[in-house]
Amino acid sequence: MTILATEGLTKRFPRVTALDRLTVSAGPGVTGLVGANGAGKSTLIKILLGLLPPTEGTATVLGLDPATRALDIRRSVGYMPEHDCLPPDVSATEFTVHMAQMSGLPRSAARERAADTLRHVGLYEERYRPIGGYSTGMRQRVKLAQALVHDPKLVFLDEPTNGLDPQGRDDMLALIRRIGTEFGISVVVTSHLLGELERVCDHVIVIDGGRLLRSSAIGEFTQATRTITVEVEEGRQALADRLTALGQTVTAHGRLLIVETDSPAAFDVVRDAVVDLDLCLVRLEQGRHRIEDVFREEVANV
Ligand SMILES: Nc1ncnc2c1ncn2[C@@H]1O[C@H](COP(=O)(O)OP(=O)(O)OP(=O)(O)O)[C@@H](O)[C@H]1O
Repeated sequence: MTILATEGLTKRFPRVTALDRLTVSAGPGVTGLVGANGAGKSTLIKILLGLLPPTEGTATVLGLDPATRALDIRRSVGYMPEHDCLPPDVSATEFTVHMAQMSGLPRSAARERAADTLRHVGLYEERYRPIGGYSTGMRQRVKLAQALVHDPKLVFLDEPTNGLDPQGRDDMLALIRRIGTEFGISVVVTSHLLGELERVCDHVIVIDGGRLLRSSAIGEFTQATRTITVEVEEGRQALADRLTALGQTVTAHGRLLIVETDSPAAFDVVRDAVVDLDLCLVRLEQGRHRIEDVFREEVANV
């Protein structure tokens, strides 16, 4: 099943081409839309919601054309915009109930759905206070709640971790993962931080300067490499020397040692060396490509 698809999608503003013949598709689950600031992520979402007309090309969302079926799309799709757009004088409850009613729910159902949704996103007693006094994390949660309150099939989350501290970021990422898994709602989430999407996405679309760089399942980005990553508490140099003496090719990467190998037997060699040197092992794992590395290589090749 295809959740969204574009074909030759182009958006030209007077001074800049925000999307340049973008052809891409995504299925159900959590899809990351990644690109530097100005890559065209928000423009793509706005076109998919029918808020902006494309200059050329076509798009479908849940099988519907945003150019002609924008209202039907918005009935089944939630949108968490990037920028702050919340009224300061009303409470999260009042705002979310209002948004639920705007989507067509009767008042009593809207109240019930709003209460459930605010609880799901982690807003409790504070939901009765005016939004103007909320922290950035709480505001992001309200924006998320209003995107979910009408029980959509798909949500677009534009930079949901923006402005959050590390804990807030982790909480938001965990919530996004739950939306995709427990709630069964497909998610398209944008970020300029590749590393954070690695943790929550099933599929990643990378765009740069409005063009498609890559669209792949997350597993293809993070394939196993022919390396083993080792971390010890102390004695990193001694371990590197020992492994080198044993014929391994070892490089240091901050606190980590990267051992190049094709053979699973190298795990045993590392383990035995750690035991011989009486070191405390923190980590011993198969090296994997990081999504950042793939992105860096592909941008360099453009
Ligand atoms: N309404 C507009 N008028 C003119 N140019 C625009 C408009 N909206 C976006 N742009 C330009 O289009 C390009 C893509 O912008 P867009 O907001 O889609 O990028 P983005 O990937 O979402 O980045 P960011 O995270 O910084 O918003 C940028 O160069 C931006 O300046």
